[in-house]
Amino acid sequence: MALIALDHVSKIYPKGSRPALDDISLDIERGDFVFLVGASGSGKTTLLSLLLREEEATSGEIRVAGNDLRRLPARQIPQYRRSIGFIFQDYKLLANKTVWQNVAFALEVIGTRRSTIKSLVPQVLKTVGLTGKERNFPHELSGGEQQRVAIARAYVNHPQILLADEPTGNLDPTTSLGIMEVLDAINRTGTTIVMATHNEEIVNSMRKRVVELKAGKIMRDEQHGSYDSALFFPDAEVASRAHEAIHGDGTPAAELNLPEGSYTDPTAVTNVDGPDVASALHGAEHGDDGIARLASSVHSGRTGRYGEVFQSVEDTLTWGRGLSLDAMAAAEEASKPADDFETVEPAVEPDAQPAAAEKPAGNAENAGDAESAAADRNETVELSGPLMPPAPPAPPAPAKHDDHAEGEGNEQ
Ligand SMILES: Nc1ncnc2c1ncn2[C@@H]1O[C@H](COP(=O)(O)OP(=O)(O)OP(=O)(O)O)[C@@H](O)[C@H]1O
Repeated sequence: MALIALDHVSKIYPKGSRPALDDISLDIERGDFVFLVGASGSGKTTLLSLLLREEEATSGEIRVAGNDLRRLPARQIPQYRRSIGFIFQDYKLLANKTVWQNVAFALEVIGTRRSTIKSLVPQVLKTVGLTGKERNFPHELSGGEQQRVAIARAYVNHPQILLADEPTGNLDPTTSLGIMEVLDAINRTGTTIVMATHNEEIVNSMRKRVVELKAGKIMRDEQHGSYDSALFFPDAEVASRAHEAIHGDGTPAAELNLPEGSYTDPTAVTNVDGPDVASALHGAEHGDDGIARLASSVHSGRTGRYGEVFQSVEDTLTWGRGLSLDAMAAAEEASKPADDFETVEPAVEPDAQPAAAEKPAGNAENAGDAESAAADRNETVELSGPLMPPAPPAPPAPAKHDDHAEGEGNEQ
C-alpha cells in the first residue's frame, strides 16, 4: 500500500465559498519526491495540513503510513505528527534559542537522553552544512542558514515523511539551490518528500513527480513533470504586481518600461519559454541529476519568468544578495541637492532580518506546553530506523560564512 493514500478527499472550510480540496485521490509511494504546484489558493497548503492532521477532511479517506486519519484519536495526534517532519517558508525557529538548542529541543520534548542528543545534533547539523554555527541565534544567520536549521530540526529523527510548504519561498536562487541539495540528499536516504512550491526553476530542473492543483482539483500528475508559472501568474499581472510592490502604484504592465521579453500578451501566456526552457525540460535523460541541472540553471542566471519579474524585489531583501546599504546611502546622497547637508539614514538596519524569521513558532515558547508546541512544529519522530543515511552525499557549503561562530557547539 502507498505510504500516503488519499481517496476522494474533499475539504470545505467553515467560511469557504468553494471546496479548498475537491474530490482528490492521490497515492504517494515510499521514497517519492513530489512537487505540489498550482496557483495561489489552489489548495496546496490545505493538502499538507490534512496530511499533518492539522485539518480534518470533510469527506474521503486519508491514510498515512497505515494510519487512517479519520480514526486517529486526538490523544494520538502528537505522536502521529512526530513521524512527519515539516518545513515552513518562514522557518519558524525559536528566536531565543541557538542553532544547537533549536535542533536539540525537538529531541528533548520526546525525552531523548542527553547523551543521545549530544551525539545526534552535531551529525544532523553537519548533514545540512551548519557545522560551526551551533551557537548562533536565528537573527545571526542568513535566510538560507535559518532554513537549514529548520530542516535539521525536521530531520533529526529521520522521519519517513517530510512535508515542505514553499521552503525556498523567501530565498534567492543560489540559496534555494543549497536547500534543494539538502532536501534531495534527504530524499535519497528514503525519506518521502512532498513540497509545495511556485518555483518553476526548481521543478523544471529536478524533474521529480509533479502534482498540479487547480481550484482544489488535481489537474495533472506527472512522474517527471514540469511547471510553467506563467500559466498561473500571467506576465501582465505579475509585472503589475512587481511594479506596485516596488513603486507603490498600479501602472498597467503594458505601460511599464520592462526589460525586453519580461512582458508578453497575457492572452499568449500558454507558451513555454524559449529554447532554454524547452531544452531544460526535454534535453537530458530523466535520471538522478536534477540537482546538477538546477545548479547549471542557477549559475546561468536563468530564473524563469516569475523569477525574472520579481528580480528587483528580491534585490531589496536584506538577506541573500541583499541591497548594499552603502550603495543605497550613496545613491540617496547623490540624488540630493548640493546645498542639502541633512544626514541620510539607511532605510533598514544592517543586520535587519525579515520579521517572520524572528517569530517563534506558534506556541512553541510556552514552556508549559512544550509537547504540543513540538507537535505543532512537527519536528520529531519515533526513534526507529537509521538516524543518518549510510553514505549521505557531501553536504553543500553554507550559503555564507561569518567569523563569529564559536566553534563546534557542545553547549548542552
Ligand atoms: N482556514 C481557512 N478558512 C477558510 N478558507 C480557507 C482557510 N484556509 C484556506 N482557505 C481557502 O482554501 C483555498 C485553498 O487555500 P490554500 O492555502 O490551501 O491554497 P495554496 O495553494 O496553499 O495557496 P498559496 O500558494 O497562496 O499558499 C483558498 O481559497 C483559501 O482562501
